[in-house]
Amino acid sequence: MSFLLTAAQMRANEARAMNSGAVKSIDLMERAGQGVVDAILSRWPEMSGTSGRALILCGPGNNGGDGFVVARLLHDRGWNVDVRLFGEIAKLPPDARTNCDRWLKRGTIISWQTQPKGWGNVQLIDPVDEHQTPPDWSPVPVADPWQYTLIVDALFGIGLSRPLDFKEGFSAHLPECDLRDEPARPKVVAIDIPSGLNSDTGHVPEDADALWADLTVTFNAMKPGHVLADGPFYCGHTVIEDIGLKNGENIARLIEAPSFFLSKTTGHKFGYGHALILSGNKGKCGASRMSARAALRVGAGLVTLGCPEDALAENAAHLDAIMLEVINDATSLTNYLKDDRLNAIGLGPALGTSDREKAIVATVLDANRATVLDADALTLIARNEDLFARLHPRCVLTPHGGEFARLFPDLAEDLKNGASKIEVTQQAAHKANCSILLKGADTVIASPDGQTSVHAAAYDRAAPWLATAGSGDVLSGLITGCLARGADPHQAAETGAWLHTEAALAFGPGLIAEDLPDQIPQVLRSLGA
Ligand SMILES: NC(=O)C1=CN([C@@H]2O[C@H](COP(=O)(O)OP(=O)(O)OC[C@H]3O[C@@H](n4cnc5c(N)ncnc54)[C@H](OP(=O)(O)O)[C@@H]3O)[C@@H](O)[C@H]2O)[C@@H](O)CC1
Ligand SMILES: Nc1ncnc2c1ncn2[C@@H]1O[C@H](COP(=O)(O)OP(=O)(O)O)[C@@H](O)[C@H]1O
Ligand SMILES: [K+]
Repeated sequence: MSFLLTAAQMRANEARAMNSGAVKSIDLMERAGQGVVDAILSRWPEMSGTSGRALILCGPGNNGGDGFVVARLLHDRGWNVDVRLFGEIAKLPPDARTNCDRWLKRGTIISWQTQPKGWGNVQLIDPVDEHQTPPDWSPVPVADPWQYTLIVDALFGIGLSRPLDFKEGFSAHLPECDLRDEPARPKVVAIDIPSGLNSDTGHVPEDADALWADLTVTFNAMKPGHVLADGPFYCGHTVIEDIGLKNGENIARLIEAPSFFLSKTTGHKFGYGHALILSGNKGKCGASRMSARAALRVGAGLVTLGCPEDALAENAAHLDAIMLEVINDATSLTNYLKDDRLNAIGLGPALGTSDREKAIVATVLDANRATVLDADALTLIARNEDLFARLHPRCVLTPHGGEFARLFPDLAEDLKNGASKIEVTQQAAHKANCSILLKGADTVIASPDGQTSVHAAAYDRAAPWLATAGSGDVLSGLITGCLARGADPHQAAETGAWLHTEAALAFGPGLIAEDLPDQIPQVLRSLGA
């Protein structure tokens, strides 16, 4: 199992190792630099056969120190290496200074500004429009990045303490980002995290600079910034190099497999639970049918779709294995829920937001069953404090960003202003007293007991075809199905999120929401379920 560590947690790990005398910090820096070189050569084996030309951009802290190690190791392999330092040698922290001195025995350092200020033939960089009057600062003269085989970003790592200022011209040292797919350009490698990207949030402020990379090499564990928000875009591909630090506290676990056992072994269908999915009115039942199908596919023993009488014929025309029950209002729902074998309820997709549905949501919450609330159910909860107050720890809320903003406007504002998606989801779970799954390519799940997980549909799990109408309805059904089977709310949300992406990856391009439930058998087979 993998965990995500904040910058503070990573520093605590380092401090613990130092205090125990297990390792010296200079050795950690050597391992970090060696790890970066190993990762580069493993990603591009052709670079190990021959030496090339490298530009190492070093910053004023220990990230820069790692950069000096990489410069030395590449030089020792016969590479032609240029090193540029943003900062002053005299102010480097001790280990970075030691490695700077070691480098200076082999080569020189080009300071950040080597030429008189002025425009000259300096390359203009975003967001400066070349047709505009030049601003009153002088851009940094840069060498043509295209002359290098490799560019290493060792400017700022987990010590980034403020947004990167465009006027320092950091990104002018890299080829333009929109030429990222051009095969002949230099490869760009970020040490620990691309400079400018916040390692705790994955956020780059709109008016700030950030470097991008083909490969990001981090140490011991991924940081939230590698998987949240803009992180995967800037990181390119992220690998972890073990530098021998023991992990202590973490902020979240990374979902890499289902946390709930999905095989069926022995037993009766009721042993796998009975899920009730509530449908909206005639003509608006497709969403709940997809949800119900997902619940059945993930292995709930029985699934019933509860719908108003006027929607019965439409639903009956589409359903076979899924049972139908007329549920016109809160009273009929109360009667139906007398059957306590109904152990999981899913509602919200195209449910409606009138008084009828409001009463239905209240009845569901008062029934105290394992419950997934999505879409219209979330809108109703956001509008009605009395519904919000009824939420309990057996509920899972599955908002997308807009629904989250309606439910938790203050937290959504914090998120917009750069707060960590992990922290705002944790706060939401605490406020609502139930599990929250905040959707996105970076899905965060937090529960009131403090459990927190991230599912990243990123890197080799990027699943952009999930951005299709109704895919969230299927997710709510997958979670409801897992709840019916006996998963706890956090496990069900984790497992649903993982299966959802896995089904999308198994189907591939052209995916529409209807395809997702029918992809689940293949995913279950691949798990040996
Ligand atoms: N276990 C570990 O932790 C290990 C860590 N290791 C490595 O150390 C890295 C962390 O090193 P670090 O703590 O020295 O911070 P780092 O990222 O170099 O930046 C700090 C410097 O940048 C400056 N600065 C910040 N923002 C700025 C801005 N916007 N614009 C301009 N300047 C800015 C800041 O200035 P200040 O805020 O003090 O004014 C300070 O001078 C880590 O990422 C990894 O690579 C490995 O060697 C082995 C194990
Ligand atoms: N680019 C993407 N990459 C990965 N997952 C995505 C992406 N876009 C959307 N999703 C996922 O698809 C689902 C969409 O849900 P939602 O917005 O509620 O859609 P709908 O209401 O149409 O069902 C969420 O689970 C979300 O995490
Ligand atoms: K960096």
